[in-house]
Amino acid sequence: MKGQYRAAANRRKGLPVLGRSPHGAPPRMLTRFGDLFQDHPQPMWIYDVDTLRFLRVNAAACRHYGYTTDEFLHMTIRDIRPRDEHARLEADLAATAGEQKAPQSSGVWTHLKRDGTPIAVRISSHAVTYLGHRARLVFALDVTAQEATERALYRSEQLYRSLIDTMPHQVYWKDLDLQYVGCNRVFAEAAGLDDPQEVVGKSDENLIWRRQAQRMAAEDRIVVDTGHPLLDREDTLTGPDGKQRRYLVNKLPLYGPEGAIIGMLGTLEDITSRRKAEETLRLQGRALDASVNAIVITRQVNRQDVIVYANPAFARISGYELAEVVGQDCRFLQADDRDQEGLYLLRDALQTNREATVVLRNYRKDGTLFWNQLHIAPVLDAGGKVTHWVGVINDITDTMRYQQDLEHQSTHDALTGLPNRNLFRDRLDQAISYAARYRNQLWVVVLDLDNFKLINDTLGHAVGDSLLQTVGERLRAALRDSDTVARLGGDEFILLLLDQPGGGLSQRTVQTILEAVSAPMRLGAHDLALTCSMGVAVYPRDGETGSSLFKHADIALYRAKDGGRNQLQFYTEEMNDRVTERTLIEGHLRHALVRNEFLLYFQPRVDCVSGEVVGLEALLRWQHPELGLVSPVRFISVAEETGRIVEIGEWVLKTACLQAMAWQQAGLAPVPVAVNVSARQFRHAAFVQEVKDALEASGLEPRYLELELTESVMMHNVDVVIAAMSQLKEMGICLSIDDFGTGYSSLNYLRRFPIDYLKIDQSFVRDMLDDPPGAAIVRSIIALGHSLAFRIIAEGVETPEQLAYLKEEGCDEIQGYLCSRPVPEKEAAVLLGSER
Ligand SMILES: Nc1nc2c(ncn2[C@@H]2O[C@H](COP(=O)(O)O[C@H]3[C@@H](O)[C@H](n4cnc5c(=O)[nH]c(N)nc54)O[C@@H]3COP(=O)(O)O)[C@@H](O)[C@H]2O)c(=O)[nH]1
Repeated sequence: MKGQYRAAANRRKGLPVLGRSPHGAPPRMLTRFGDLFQDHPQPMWIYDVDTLRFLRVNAAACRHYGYTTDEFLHMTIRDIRPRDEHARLEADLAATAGEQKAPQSSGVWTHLKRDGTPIAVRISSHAVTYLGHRARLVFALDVTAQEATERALYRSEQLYRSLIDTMPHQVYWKDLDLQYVGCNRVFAEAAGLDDPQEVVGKSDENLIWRRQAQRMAAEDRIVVDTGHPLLDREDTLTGPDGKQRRYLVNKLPLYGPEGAIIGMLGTLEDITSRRKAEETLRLQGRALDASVNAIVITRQVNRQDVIVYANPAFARISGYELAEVVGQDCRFLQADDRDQEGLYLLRDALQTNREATVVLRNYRKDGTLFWNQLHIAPVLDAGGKVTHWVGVINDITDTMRYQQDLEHQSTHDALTGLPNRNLFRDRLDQAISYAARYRNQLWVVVLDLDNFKLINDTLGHAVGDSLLQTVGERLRAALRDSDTVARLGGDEFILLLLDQPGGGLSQRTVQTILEAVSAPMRLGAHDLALTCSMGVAVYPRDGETGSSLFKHADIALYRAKDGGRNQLQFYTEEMNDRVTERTLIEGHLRHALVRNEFLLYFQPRVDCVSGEVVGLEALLRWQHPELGLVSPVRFISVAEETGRIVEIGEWVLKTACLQAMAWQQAGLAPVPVAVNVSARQFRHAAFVQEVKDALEASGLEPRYLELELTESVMMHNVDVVIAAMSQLKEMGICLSIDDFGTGYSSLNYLRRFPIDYLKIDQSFVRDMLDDPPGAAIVRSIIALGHSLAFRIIAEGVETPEQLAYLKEEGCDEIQGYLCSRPVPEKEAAVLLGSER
């Protein structure tokens, strides 16, 4: 009854009652249950809730776990669990203890088989009373395989999710209604969503690019309707920041297991940065292409900097095409010209990874030189290591040429190409340093062409220039390379001669120089023969500095010229005295006029036939309180050089006119007075006016004034000279050419000038009786002068023999000591008085 009651109670509680009947024999129902239990394919057991010992196990449990029934019955339910599950078991037991609950599942547990193999088991149990024990009937469903599948599935899903999420591009997929089914994290972020799940069920109209939704949907529709993918299309869409961004869009149809299209998969790759970078690269590439400078990029390969890129300007500048130079070391640009300072600097910069700018001599493909102002800069990788070098080639050939031209111009004479004064001084200073160290001598020779000015004035500047060029070339060819020939200006050259063989300036060297100058030369239609004067100063005897050698050679040159030209003069101490005197004269001359120190002497001119005085030449004298009566020979040239001759000449003109007038007023024979006019004075713009003023001031009739001009007066600005002469002639003044024969005027040329007299220079008269060629010259001048209707006056006639010869040759007048020396005004008056 008690058992029936308990069974009934258990049934009411929903708990099965297991075990024997109170009488010990299993009821029929229990036997049936026992069979069911024993034969059930699923492992089952009953354990004692208090002791946790197995009270009964079925065959499936024994099979599955590998234990025998007997072994089970000696074990507790702890023994089939790994240690790390024990705590969970205790907790679960504590939670279910005391309660006779309905059947319940307690989840999946890890059990161990007899051989230690773990299995996943889903446990469900009922509280039962078994053979008087508080017990639980346990159903153990092995879910190991299912768990593994689920785990694998889970892992695969996770993997797929993380794959999609780690993709840098936006990925999304839609159903056939074009509603989003899913997306990756990048897409969610772009759409402004916190979680990819939020996209599910949305359409483009619900997302931030809603304005472009229609267009996008239209595209999507085509893909799902036609099944044609849309690949690699670029589009501009609104980005997560609301700004327009550039995307590479791909849309593909999604197929279900049955092969039907179930939606579409889209990817959006944000290519904004890439396109910008490409644009930047394109611009930079264009800049490289358009650059006027050549740009070369090199990379180090086997310790050589080989070219990996060169822009079009490189081909233009160097003549090499890109294909010819790629893979080559830039070194080929220097050809064999390796000893360059720029290359050393370049090497240093390359070794120390520095930027540098150097100037190199490079050679084009055709071998011509170009100057390369090269700037190099290293290119570093992310780790700061130099991977490449960029070289910017600036062709500065024109600039260098210009600089060289400027340098050449500043150191060379433009006409002859010879070194100029500056360069000569440099070389002289260097030569002096060298000579001082090795106790050598050196020679400075200043060379001046005789009568060059006349040639220049008569034959024109073009001929004069050619002459100077020819002389320059000849001098350069005549001397050794170690010597220097320079042009100082005008017709003045200067030579620096080093280490003369034999220790002195040899006759041979002098001869070579003289021949270089005097060898006949044909310039255009003109055959010319030149001579030159030379002044020499020797280091260290005549000076230890460039300046002193210069100065002393110059002094020697003046002496050579004074001595009758075509000479070479070595500098001597005495010459310096002359310079000192010149300086002295120049100083005193400044005050001579205001101190009234000038006076005029007069020398008569006598008619060869009648012997009468037919004129007087006014000759300037300077009565200096300390120097005494100074000859014009000492001061006229100084006055001409300093320009003081203009005011002095004006004084002579006025004084001579006043004197002539005074003599006439005194009743003396009225004869013309001749006044010497220097070239500088005649060229003075106011000269004709000064003559008028002198005549007016004195009241002298113009026919009593004669002007003596030297040949050089007439050789400069011929037309201006003729005009001035014509004015003077119109006034009634007589004109004569003084010192005729010493200059370079041809008789043919003289025809153009309104001249009355030719005065044969006294040097011809002096020598004519001893020198047949001199006599021939005098004869020719007289004959030709007459043929041009000039009257001929012979100067410096000192002897009756000279007079006789001149008379015989038909000379018209003479002047000279034979008749009278130049005399002061009072004595001249006596001469005129005797004429009366
Ligand atoms: N521009 C000016 N030049 C002038 C002026 N006064 C003179 N001069 C020039 O100075 C040079 C020297 O002149 P000077 O010392 O007066 O010599 C003159 C005569 O004294 C000299 N002479 C005359 N006869 C003889 C002679 O028989 N033998 C000889 N040995 N000398 C003689 O000749 C000079 C005259 O030369 P020129 O003028 O060529 O007729 C001289 O060149 C003067 O021209 C002046 O005011 N202005």
